[in-house]
Amino acid sequence: MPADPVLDAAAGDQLPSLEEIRALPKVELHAHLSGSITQEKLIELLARRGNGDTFTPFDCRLDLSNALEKCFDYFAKVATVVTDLQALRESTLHVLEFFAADRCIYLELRTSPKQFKLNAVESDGVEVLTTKLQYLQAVSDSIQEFQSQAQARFGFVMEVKVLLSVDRGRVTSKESALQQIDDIVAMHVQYPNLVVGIDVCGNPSKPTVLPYLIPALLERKDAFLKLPITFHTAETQDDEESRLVLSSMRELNIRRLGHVCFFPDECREEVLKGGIHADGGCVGIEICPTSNLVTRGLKNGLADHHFLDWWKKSDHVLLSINTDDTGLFSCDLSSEIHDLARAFRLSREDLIEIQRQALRSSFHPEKQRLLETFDAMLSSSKVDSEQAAKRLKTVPS
Ligand SMILES: CNc1ncnc2c1ncn2[C@@H]1O[C@H](COP(=O)(O)O)[C@@H](O)[C@H]1O
Repeated sequence: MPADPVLDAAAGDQLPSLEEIRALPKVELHAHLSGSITQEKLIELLARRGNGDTFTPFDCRLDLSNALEKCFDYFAKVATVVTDLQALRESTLHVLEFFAADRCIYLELRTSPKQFKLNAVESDGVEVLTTKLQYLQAVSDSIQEFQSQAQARFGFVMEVKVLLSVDRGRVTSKESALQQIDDIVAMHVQYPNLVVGIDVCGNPSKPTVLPYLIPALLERKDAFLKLPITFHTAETQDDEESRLVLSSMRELNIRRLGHVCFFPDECREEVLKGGIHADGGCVGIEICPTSNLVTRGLKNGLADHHFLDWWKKSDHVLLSINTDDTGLFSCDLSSEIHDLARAFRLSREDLIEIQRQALRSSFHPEKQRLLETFDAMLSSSKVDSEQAAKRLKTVPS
């Protein structure tokens, strides 16, 4: 393999530089809409509202104490800012532009559909709310607006699909879990080309998965044949829950697992062994480096991340590197990939392989076409890198 002059010049060894990673086409499979709004954007939205409410920017990597609590306080704060469909449209557009500017070619954006209060009150005194379908319509409008300008602004059109999230933190009974699931299934019927899967997320300290969520999902299992699931798993230690998620994967068409920070060894070995799904499909593992570092409280940094438990361990697993919440974690897709590459000495080829694995584990219905787009953009990024290297060589020292 010929040496890569840009890479060598940047790092002095085979470690790709942040700039080189920025130039690569990339894939994001695990990004929550609200958590991906940058802190600057939140401050801007609040300032425009002008009611004196503000927000002090912070870097949650600097203090790992009570991390999960801080994360969920942050989401609660965002919910006080994105309180209507217009703010939702604007913040969605902002998130899409943020990822496209980082050369993300495919974004699988996840969000739990919400209802916003309208000022109107019905005659019986009941508050009028927007519908969850209007929420999805607003997200869809923003995607269309973004894509209509993307070629001119970014030189390519980032593809975007949506996963609708079931929030375990809002589940209080099996019925309330069924309500969330049924709403999502109904929205998928309305937007079959946009909604490509279901995400199960929310505060992992809420013990709702065993008693309510899995039983509710099982009751609706036929719906997931067309709507695969990705499940936040073992973000905190709960071996019983991990085992239940694992044993439900086939029946519920759970194709990907998020985080898996505290996944028990025997569960991991079962996934690595393969045979989870009847069709022989692989299991996607969504790694979110900074998020995992913060919520696991890895004081020694990413070197202690569980990435190596999965990387190159099995042909039955497809890895992806993701951001989770770029706003909350003050990161972007390239910085996440770069941090992980530095921690584990990953080469450019490794990173390209991971992007391909991410595409293969995505819920996009036309993976082959996306892989071809990826390859085409990869060759042009190589040309760009070589041209940059030539320019570097001609710069007088
Ligand atoms: C830190 N790791 C995480 N673990 C679990 N759930 C998370 C999460 N990060 C985000 N969310 C989920 O995504 C919601 C925000 O986006 P949306 O309002 O849906 O767009 C959060 O309220 C939480 O339910």
